[in-house]
Amino acid sequence: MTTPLRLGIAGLGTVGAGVVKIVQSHANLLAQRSGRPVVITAVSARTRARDRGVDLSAYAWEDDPVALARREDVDVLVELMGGSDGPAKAATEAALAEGKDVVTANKAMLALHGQALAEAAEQAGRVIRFEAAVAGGIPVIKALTEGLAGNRIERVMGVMNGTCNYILTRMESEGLPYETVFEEANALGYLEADPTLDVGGIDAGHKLALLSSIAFGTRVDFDGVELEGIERVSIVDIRHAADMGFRIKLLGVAQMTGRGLEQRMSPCLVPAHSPLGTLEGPTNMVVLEGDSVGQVVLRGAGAGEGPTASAVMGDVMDIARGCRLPTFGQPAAGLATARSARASAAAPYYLRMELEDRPGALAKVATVLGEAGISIDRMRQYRHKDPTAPVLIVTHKTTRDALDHARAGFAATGVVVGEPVALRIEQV
Ligand SMILES: NC(=O)c1ccc[n+]([C@@H]2O[C@H](COP(=O)([O-])OP(=O)(O)OC[C@H]3O[C@@H](n4cnc5c(N)ncnc54)[C@H](O)[C@@H]3O)[C@@H](O)[C@H]2O)c1
Ligand SMILES: N[C@@H](CCO)C(=O)O
Ligand code: NA
Repeated sequence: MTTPLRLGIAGLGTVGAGVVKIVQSHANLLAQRSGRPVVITAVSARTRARDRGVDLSAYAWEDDPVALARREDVDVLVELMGGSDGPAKAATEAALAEGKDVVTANKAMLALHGQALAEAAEQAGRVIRFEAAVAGGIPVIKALTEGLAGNRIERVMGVMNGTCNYILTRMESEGLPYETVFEEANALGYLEADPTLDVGGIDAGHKLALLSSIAFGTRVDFDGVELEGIERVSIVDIRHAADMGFRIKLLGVAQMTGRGLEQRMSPCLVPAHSPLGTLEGPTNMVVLEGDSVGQVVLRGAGAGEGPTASAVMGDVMDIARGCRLPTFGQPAAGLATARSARASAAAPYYLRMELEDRPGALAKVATVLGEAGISIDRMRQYRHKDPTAPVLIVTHKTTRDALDHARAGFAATGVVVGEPVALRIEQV
């Protein structure tokens, strides 16, 4: 009989329990495909006496995940506790130091400590795999590191936080304000323990930073991600955007330009009938663009027990089969330090403003745009009862500098009431 691959699972929550279920229910299939049995030898979690819907009686128990990582009968630490530091990082470091491979779903840990951990893995001759950390069950890390390895990657885009996409699409379908849908998502258990990780765009920003590293051969640079969450997206803009043929998504975009690595995660408009525009509920979508392949669109479940455990097991199977890829797709020492740049590519913008309803008001706005070099593509003013008139403008492509110039100009017109909303329109 060939040597089994022995897993130690640290963390038995949603994902950990899902992994145990797959190992138990698909034992034959895993052994056939990898040519060796894949078994669990030991587990660890905060509370031992909890019914997780799985039988753990055959496995050794460790209260301390670091002790689990060091066990002689563990070949691979499967880290599913979460948290950027603390026990997750300590157990990962211990496993590598003891010559064990690591599979993790922990985007926060890798976004902040990915380079150091990748270097530690290489020094130890071990691997760290993290398919579950980015867009859950969608095999996007595999697509980038393996399938597209022969391409220069030109752009990576994606909706990678299911909770935010659920909130935005439900606001639109039910016509509900942000606060109401946020409470609904909370009641459904969708939100992370710290909800700002989701709605503040941080979780999605972590994922984008990890993809950028692989795509552009740079050290993970989460600090370089320009972040804006969905807290300020209003039902008014969702409705008006829909009226103009767009939908609002929390969209990540990363590209390498002559100025440096541009990474941003922010609410953007996308055409309603584009692949990203049709994405409903908690589903994720990642768009990869390579110089030879063109555009590749991946869509699927970005979270949940089954999909996330599926991604973890894909990594485990790589290790069982002897496939040993470097953490970020190339030797860690060769990853360049990213020179981060403010996203500068020109794009059309959606502008919404309230105008004083008097002669010449619209002309003043048009003049400001003209003086900033911004050309109007479409414009709409709605029938209104209030003393101010709601005006929507879709511009032709323009730069952020020109837009900043125009914003300052609007304030000086004396006819624009309050701060106009400006959202980038991403062409997909
Ligand atoms: N739930 C998802 O859909 C999903 C999707 C993608 C990635 N992830 C990532 O997977 C990881 C796990 O997520 P989850 O949803 O399963 O979390 P969870 O809260 O359901 O489970 C966490 C588990 O880790 C254990 N744990 C936490 N701290 C511990 C400690 N100090 N010592 C021992 N055990 C400890 C807990 O007891 C629990 O069993 C996180 O990194 C998360 O970001 C989750
Ligand atoms: N909170 C994340 C979980 C998966 O990483 C989401 O909503 O997508
Ligand atoms: Na994935």
